[in-house]
Amino acid sequence: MARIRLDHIRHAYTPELAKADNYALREVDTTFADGGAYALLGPSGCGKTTLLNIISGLLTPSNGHVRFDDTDVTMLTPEARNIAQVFQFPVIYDTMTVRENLAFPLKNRKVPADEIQRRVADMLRRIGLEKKADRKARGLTADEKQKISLGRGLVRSDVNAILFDEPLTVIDPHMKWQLRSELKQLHREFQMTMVYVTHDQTEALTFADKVVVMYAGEVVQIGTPEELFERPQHTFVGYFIGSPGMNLLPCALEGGAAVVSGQRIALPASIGPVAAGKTTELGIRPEFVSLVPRGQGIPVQIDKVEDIGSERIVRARLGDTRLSAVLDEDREIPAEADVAFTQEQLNLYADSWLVARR
Ligand SMILES: Nc1ncnc2c1ncn2[C@@H]1O[C@H](COP(=O)(O)OP(=O)(O)OP(=O)(O)O)[C@@H](O)[C@H]1O
Repeated sequence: MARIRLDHIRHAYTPELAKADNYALREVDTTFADGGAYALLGPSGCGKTTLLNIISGLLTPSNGHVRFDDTDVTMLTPEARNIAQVFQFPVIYDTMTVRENLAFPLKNRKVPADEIQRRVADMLRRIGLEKKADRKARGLTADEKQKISLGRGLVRSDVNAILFDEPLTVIDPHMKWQLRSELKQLHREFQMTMVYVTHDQTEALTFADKVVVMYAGEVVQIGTPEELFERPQHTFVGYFIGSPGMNLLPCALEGGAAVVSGQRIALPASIGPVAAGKTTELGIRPEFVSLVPRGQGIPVQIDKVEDIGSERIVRARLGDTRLSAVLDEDREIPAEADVAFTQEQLNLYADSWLVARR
C-alpha cells in the first residue's frame, strides 16, 4: 500500500472554466497516510468524485501533482497506478460465476492457484455469497452484484490503494451496516490505504479513521469523528456533522464576551484575538446547550419540542436568532426557560473559520 500525496491540486473541467476561475477543485494540498482509511465527505457538487478520479488517474488535474510514496503518478493511467476501484454501480462479468469474478483480478496478476482459492473462499465468506459461489453473476440481484464488485476490489493485497465511490448506494439498508463493518474489519486486518467517497455522514463516521470534509472545491477539515464533532474548523463542518448541526449565532465581540441579540455570553479566556472587520459567529453544539430556570441564564423563547426517541430537541429563539438544544427525554422542559452553555464547548468563528485557542 502507499502514502498518497496530493500536492497543490487544482482542477477546472475546461480552459474556459479555468479562465473564469470556476474550479471544481480550488486547492487541495494534503497527504493520506499509508494504511489509513479516509472518507471524503461533503454535499453534492463539492468535488469528491473529481478528487477521487484525480487519485485514480481517470482525470489529470489542471495543476499540481499526485504522488504514491515517492513516485509521481500524475500522468499515469489508472492501470499503471495499480489501484483497485469500486464504483456506485456493479462492474462485473455477467457470464462468469461469482467465484470466477473474484478470482479474475488475481489470475490477471498471476497469483498461484492455491492462494487464489484461499483468498476467494475468504472473500466469499466476507461478502456473504458462499452459497452462490458457483452461480452465474447474471441472475443475481443488484445488491449481490455490488457485493461481488466490492469483493473484486478487496481481493488483491498488492494494490497501492482501494478507492470507493459511494459503493453502498444500491445495497439494501440492513446490509449496508454489515458490509461497512466488514470493510472496517478488512482494514484492521490488512491496513490497506482506503479512500471512500460518500455524502452520508453516518457512513463516513463509521468507516473512516479520518474524515476529509469537503466544501465548495476545498478540503475544510481532516479529522477523527471526535475532532469534527468537538472542534469544527469551519462553520460548514459544524453545520454538516451532527444532527441537528451546530448552532451558529451571529455575534459581536465586546471585552471577552460574544454579544448575541443584545445578550452577553462570556467566552473562554483561551480564545485568541480576532482582527477587526471579520464577520463573527458563536458556535455551540445543541448537546452543550441546557435549559435552566428563568433568571439563571439567557432568556429564550421556546418554539417547539421534538421527540426523537431517547432525546428531545428543543427549538428556541434568542431574540431573532434560532437555536436548538438536545436534552435527555426524561428532563423536564419548563414553559419559560433560559439557556446556559457549556463554556469550554463554545467555539468562535471569524469569516467562517475557527478562531484558534491560545
Ligand atoms: N465532466 C464535467 N464537466 C464539467 N463540470 C463538471 C464535470 N463533472 C463535474 N463537474 C462539476 O464539478 C463540480 C464537482 O463535481 P463532483 O462530481 O466532483 O462533486 P461531488 O462532490 O462528487 O458530487 P456528487 O456527490 O453529486 O457526485 C460540480 O460543480 C460539477 O458540476
